[in-house]
Amino acid sequence: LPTQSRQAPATAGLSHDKWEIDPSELNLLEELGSGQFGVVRHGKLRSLDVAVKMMKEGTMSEDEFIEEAKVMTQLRHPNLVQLYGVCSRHRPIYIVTEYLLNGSLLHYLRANDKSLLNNTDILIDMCVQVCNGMVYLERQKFIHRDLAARNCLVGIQNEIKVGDFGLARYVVDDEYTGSGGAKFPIKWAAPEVLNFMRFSSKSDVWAYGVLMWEVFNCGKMPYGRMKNAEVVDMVQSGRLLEKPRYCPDEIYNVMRQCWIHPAEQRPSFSEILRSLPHE
Ligand SMILES: CNC(=O)Nc1cc(-c2cccc(-n3cnc4cc(C(C)(C)C)ccc4c3=O)c2C)cn(C)c1=O
Repeated sequence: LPTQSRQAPATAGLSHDKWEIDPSELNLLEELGSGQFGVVRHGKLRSLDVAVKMMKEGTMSEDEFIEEAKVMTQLRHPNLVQLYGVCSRHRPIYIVTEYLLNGSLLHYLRANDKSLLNNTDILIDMCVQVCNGMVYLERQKFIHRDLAARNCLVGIQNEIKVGDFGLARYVVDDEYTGSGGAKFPIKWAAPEVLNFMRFSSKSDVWAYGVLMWEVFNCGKMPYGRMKNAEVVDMVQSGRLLEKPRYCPDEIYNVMRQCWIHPAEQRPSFSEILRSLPHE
């Protein structure tokens, strides 16, 4: 048998609660930006590049999250941003994840729109990678709740990973959690989410259709500058986002499948993957 690679697994040596990370082993580097929970910094966990979310007090239901972190560290897929663990023995708590070099997919699409616009192969490949990650989450019966290009990350060689899956459940901010709130992602929300807050893998499929539209429009805002109330009317009345200029018909047909009103009639992520051209 070939000798096992000497390289210990990335998360080897984490303390006895394997999801608990010893902060003395973390070196914090530059700030990457800030998200719903506050500042996120680049860091090193021994020699491993990591991103560290420093949870601003009062932004998260921390105890519930720490309980769930044990489940989330078990989720492992090449198209998911890996959760390495948490530092929960001090405040603010830290969430330590895999680090991706090229930041959010939304930023990447906008920064590279010239070279991406009519390169449908690259755009299709990005959608396939996100779909692969979502097929895995669907199989694990894990609902993302805020799938969008802004919540995906880009690594080296255009590798795309889905991030922050499931974290929406722990946000303490009525503006984000209530469907009437200014931060609620109305433009990615399925009708049953707008009307009843009914989240499912099929509501993730609706959001995935909007993400595909974002990719083929290189990061344009869906529904332009329409107000949330106008978007709700448009969605409820069955009007859809129109086909992006450089989008092949068969790809737009996949988007339209994602936007079928009855959730159970939408395809699953594994059906979507089969309908996308992939190796
Ligand atoms: C240059 N490379 C990089 O910048 N790489 C990276 C940047 C970020 C990063 C930086 C700042 C803010 C956020 N961010 C953004 N949106 C969020 C949304 C939510 C929900 C709950 C609303 C979904 C929760 C947390 C966040 C959040 O932490 C991220 C992901 C994370 N990772 C892993 C990187 O590799």
